Amino acid sequence: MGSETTDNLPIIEFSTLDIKAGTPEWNSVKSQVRKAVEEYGCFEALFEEFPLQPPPEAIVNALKELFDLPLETKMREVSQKPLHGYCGQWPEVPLYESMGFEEPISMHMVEKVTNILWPEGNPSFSKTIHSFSKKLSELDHMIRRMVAESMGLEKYLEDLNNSKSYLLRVNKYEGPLTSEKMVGLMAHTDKGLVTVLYQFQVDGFEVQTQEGHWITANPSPSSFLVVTGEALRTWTSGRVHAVCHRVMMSGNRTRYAAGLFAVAKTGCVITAPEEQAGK
Ligand SMILES: O=C(O)CCC(=O)C(=O)O
Ligand SMILES: [Fe+2]
Repeated sequence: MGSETTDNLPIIEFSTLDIKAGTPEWNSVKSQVRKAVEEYGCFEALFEEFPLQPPPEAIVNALKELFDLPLETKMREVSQKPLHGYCGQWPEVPLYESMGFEEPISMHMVEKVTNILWPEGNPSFSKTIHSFSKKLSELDHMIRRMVAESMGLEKYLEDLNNSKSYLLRVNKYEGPLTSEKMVGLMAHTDKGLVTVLYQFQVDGFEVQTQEGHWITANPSPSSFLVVTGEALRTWTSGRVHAVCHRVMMSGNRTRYAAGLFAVAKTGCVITAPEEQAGK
């Protein structure tokens, strides 16, 4: 395990979530994205016109409302599928709790979970989760397209888009009440294509460089963290780095974060299209 350094994550400036493909801005951002995903497998996407609507305060309030529910209520949403539904109360990571929402771009799918947690309904919660997920998916879409174009794989992009589904995970980490760092979430790589993450103010997300050093991300409130996963490494024949990352916590502040995971649809296996095509 490597030591700490003063290395920083690449920061890529985006004007909006609506950069038009083929414009000079698109091409400039695209080449920075390519470099960042090859070298780090992670970067901070900083927005001039911050696209979060509802605003972060409204989202974090919705997350507090969710995690403040009694444990037995949250446990109604435990899933057989790994990392779906409610996760928490794990002895190895006692600070961690999370809730997953499958296909959160569909209001109907979000409402299914909301109605289990609040049988009397909670339309404003569903609306917040749904519109937040839609924003995150716009960035995911743009990143995947930029990666495909910059690696000459655009003719395979539609197939890839048809093979993916989304999972939103919202996470809560208690402050450990120590000045020493404690593991919030153990080191891992994401198994999917791309993860777009937003952290609500409290730092703790760390990524490991290819040299083995750990870097702490401290994104601005107008930034998302973009993480590339193993399925994208496979799809690009190893050109994209699947970065090892973890959450480390200290102090007494509770950390909230939310990530949209673009993963392989059930029954779909993501392989390298170029290799299949016999290149
Ligand atoms: O909560 C975070 O900041 C990161 C979570 C994460 O890496 C994951 O759920 O895969
Ligand atoms: Fe992760």
